[in-house]
Amino acid sequence: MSTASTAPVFSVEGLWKVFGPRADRVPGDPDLTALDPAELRSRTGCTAAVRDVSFDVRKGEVFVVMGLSGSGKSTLVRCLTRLIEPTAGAIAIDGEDVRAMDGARLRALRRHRAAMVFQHFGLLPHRTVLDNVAYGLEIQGVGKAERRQRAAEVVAKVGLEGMEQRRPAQLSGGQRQRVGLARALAVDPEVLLFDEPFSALDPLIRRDMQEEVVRLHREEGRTMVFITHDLQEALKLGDRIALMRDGRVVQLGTPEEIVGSPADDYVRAFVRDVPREQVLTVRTAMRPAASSEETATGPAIRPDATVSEAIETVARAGSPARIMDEGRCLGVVDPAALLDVVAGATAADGRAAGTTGVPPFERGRERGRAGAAAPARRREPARPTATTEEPA
Ligand SMILES: Nc1ncnc2c1ncn2[C@@H]1O[C@H](COP(=O)(O)OP(=O)(O)OP(=O)(O)O)[C@@H](O)[C@H]1O
Repeated sequence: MSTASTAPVFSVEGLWKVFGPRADRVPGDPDLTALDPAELRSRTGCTAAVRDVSFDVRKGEVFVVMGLSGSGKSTLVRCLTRLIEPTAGAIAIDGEDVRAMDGARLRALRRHRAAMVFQHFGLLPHRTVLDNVAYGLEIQGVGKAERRQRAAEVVAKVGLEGMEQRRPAQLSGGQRQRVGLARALAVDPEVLLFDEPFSALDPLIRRDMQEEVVRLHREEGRTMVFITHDLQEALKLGDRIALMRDGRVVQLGTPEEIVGSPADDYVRAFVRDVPREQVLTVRTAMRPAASSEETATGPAIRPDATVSEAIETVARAGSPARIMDEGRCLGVVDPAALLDVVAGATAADGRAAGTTGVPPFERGRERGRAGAAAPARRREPARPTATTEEPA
């Protein structure tokens, strides 16, 4: 993989955002940073919305920031383009120091490089769909003919063809959200930042919009940062997920890592109701082939197939399945190991996959995959799994 494709788009190091009086004394004072949020508030009157957060957003990935209400998601993502001014830490976009940017550079960043799609779409009521979409280009000073043409292209791309001349009041919530999305896409930004864009939509429209995002990502490979408090949405959309609690990132990993190897009891409680077999891949349940016969016979499945798909294959064939990667047999899955995953036994006892749920030699590959420009295949839990209430 070339350096260009692996260089992060955003790189965040030791980021803090503290609200309140004399906020800047907090990050550097170990006595204060050791306090829990309630103690910090009562001692100083400050809220640490983002606490010492570090991560990279890789080119071409969908990076999801997930957490309960008040965990710091919006503050974190707004800090990326300094819509909220960070208190401490470093942020770079394509290696350029965001905290050192002057006003003009910042405006260019927000307009051209990292466009935000909001939950409340901020559409202009008296303008048509086409003119709303063209608005971002107008601000950039793009000429009328060109901006109308580009707007028409993205309007078609988000499935609003034929509605160009309507006004926002003549659209459904989902259609309005598509206009918001089209407006952000029209400026062709390097990164799209989504702040809970679909949380006001009803479940079916929300699902349509999620699929729209998946489709756009698959077609364009555009880097996306997506805030949500909905676990199911995070698992569906994210190549990697940063799970936040009280301003900290408590775990950053692929959906498979988060579900298969929760970092602590909080994450474990968060993902408790997820159907593991629909998120974890067969690598979780794989063992080495016991004989050359096992390497050569049995149905073949891809390494990124889910456990649920493997169960179907194994049940139909009545024999263990081989996990094949470019003609090479990586290992074998049998019914017992697959059922262990469903039962939640794998991560707990390490029987089939080591103690972490994803074999160590596969974890590096998983990261590589998430960082690649080609989007990952999506997993979609079939039953509702969102755990949006505070876990016990
Ligand atoms: N301007 C502000 N002044 C003081 N405290 C703030 C401010 N903005 C946010 N906070 C606090 O920072 C914390 C994180 O808020 P933030 O909005 O980032 O959370 P969130 O995870 O995005 O929540 P939600 O899902 O409800 O939008 C909360 O405790 C919030 O009350």
